[in-house]
Amino acid sequence: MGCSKWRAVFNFGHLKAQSKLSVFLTMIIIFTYLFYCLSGYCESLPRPVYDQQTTFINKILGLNDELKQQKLDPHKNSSPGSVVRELPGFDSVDSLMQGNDNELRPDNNISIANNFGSKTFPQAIIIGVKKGGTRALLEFLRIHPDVRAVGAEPHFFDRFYDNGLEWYRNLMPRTLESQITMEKTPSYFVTKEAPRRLFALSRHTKLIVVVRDPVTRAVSDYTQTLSKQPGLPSFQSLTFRNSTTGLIDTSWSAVRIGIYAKHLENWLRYFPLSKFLFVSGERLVTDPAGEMGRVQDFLGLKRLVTDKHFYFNQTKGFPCLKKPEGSSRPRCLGKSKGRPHPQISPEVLLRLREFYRPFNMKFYQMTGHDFGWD
Ligand SMILES: Nc1ncnc2c1ncn2[C@@H]1O[C@H](COP(=O)(O)OS(=O)(=O)O)[C@@H](OP(=O)(O)O)[C@H]1O
Repeated sequence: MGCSKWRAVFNFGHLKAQSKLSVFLTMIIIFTYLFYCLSGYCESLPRPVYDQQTTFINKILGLNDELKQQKLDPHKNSSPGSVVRELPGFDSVDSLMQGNDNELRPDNNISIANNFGSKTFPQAIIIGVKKGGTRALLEFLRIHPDVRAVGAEPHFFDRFYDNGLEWYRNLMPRTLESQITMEKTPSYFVTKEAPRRLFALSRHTKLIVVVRDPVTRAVSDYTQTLSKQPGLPSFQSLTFRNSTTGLIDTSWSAVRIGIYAKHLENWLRYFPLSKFLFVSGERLVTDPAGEMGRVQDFLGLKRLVTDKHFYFNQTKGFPCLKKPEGSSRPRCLGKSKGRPHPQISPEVLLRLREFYRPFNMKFYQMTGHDFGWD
């Protein structure tokens, strides 16, 4: 009975041989596809590209530091890779932030579906410095159609090196031949092993360092820590090892990170100066288009990010992005960027400025660029 039913379904006797063949082939294709999907491979098939660049979708500014900490802290059995898996769209971490209307956040109703291209190791990395303006630079770069970048900080060359190169490559977005892959992890600049590890992977990687007056950078760093630990001792007490002698505590990371010449020396043992671009964190705020021009030249990109992309937001006190393509509103960085700094005694700041002066001079000499911090 069952057999005769099937015979009826597959009874092609009335069809010509040619038609039979095409029906047969069609069925083979359908069965193969069904088998493929049931085996779980459908997800890896190329999907339509709703937004070829996906840069707009990926715009995440000011990743919530606490959330980042929580997601990326290896001691909590997490990793950047797990962020990718846990959240719909790697870059949408910021969508969990509380924020004002102008915060840059992804449009969650559009899915990221760029499965074309391949995942490659970054050709350019923003290696530092913490609180220099690295997030702003990355997000401004992501407007460029030939740039694709990881939203969160991978921390591969400092925290997750043991996860292996394939783990790192897998974090990268897919890129087409014409596009470059980028990531930013500001702690690489001050990580002793980072240059050696990166050099072992590729000596051709372009390195971008966003630098900012080390004194304001230290205050910014302190402000960030204070926002997470309200009971933190004062800036003054952390700055000095001995307040009577005025000896600066260089073991405090907020101070140590600002000794740029020392960290750069470590990098120059592996990479020539020509591989570096030093971006002024100050100019990134006062003249974002100008600084972006230099960055695009360095990366060999057409100068497509220009002054028409920026406007100065008076409330935020920083440049923000005018309506990016496909978006209905302007976008500023999140609340964790551009926090008001606490008042620090002018004497403390002066002492710190004196401390940094020789290191700054050395840094200007090494880079051939006077950043005007003194
Ligand atoms: N356009 C724009 N909008 C907001 N903020 C801007 C912008 N450009 C540069 N900056 C400065 O970036 C500082 C934060 O630096 P980072 O992004 O490198 O910080 S982090 O290391 O990733 O935490 C941040 O430091 P604070 O002002 O101390 O919060 C800003 O001064």
